[in-house]
Amino acid sequence: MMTEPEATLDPQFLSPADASALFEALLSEVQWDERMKARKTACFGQTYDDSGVDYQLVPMHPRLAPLCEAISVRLGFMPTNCLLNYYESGRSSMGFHSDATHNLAEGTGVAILSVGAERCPSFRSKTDPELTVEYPLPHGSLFYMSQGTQDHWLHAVKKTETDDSRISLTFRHILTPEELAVRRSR
Ligand SMILES: O=C(O)CCC(=O)C(=O)O
Ligand SMILES: [Fe+2]
Repeated sequence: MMTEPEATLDPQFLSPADASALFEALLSEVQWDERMKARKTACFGQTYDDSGVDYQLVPMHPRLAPLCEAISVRLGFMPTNCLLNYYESGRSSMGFHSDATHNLAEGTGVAILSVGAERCPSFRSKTDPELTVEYPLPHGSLFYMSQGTQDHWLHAVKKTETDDSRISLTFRHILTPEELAVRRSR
């Protein structure tokens, strides 16, 4: 049993000034998808659809490509996808879930860059629901969770009392449809 998530945190991956510039740029330049009630989203790079039909590729946003480079240097994998979550205030949230892993390159996990208000994702053990761990994610921090963490833990971003907004940028190495077809045929 995992007694805590297999995760690392760099509290200052970006300087406060760079983190603020990124936050402002994303707010104004990204076209946010508002179909979800709990938060706004946007997706760049290799995308996928679980039905296996509607694969599409959206070019990386120019602000995100250099971040992918920096993450590949830091974490040893090159993200092919970035899913952004925009939490307008503490009333925006994400319920408990684990991230899909079937579409990730072997040995790679999920990296989360946080800008704006500090929020505290909660992890809850799948085998012992009493066991919870929280990670405060400050402005400019980079959090990384291994692929195996998804097997043992759920995570959520609970509501909290703040009017300040946060954007999380979640980076993954998602395989291409062709690579996934090869994996399925093995
Ligand atoms: O916003 C966060 O820190 C968590 C995002 C997340 O769990 C996800 O996009 O799957
Ligand atoms: Fe997640």
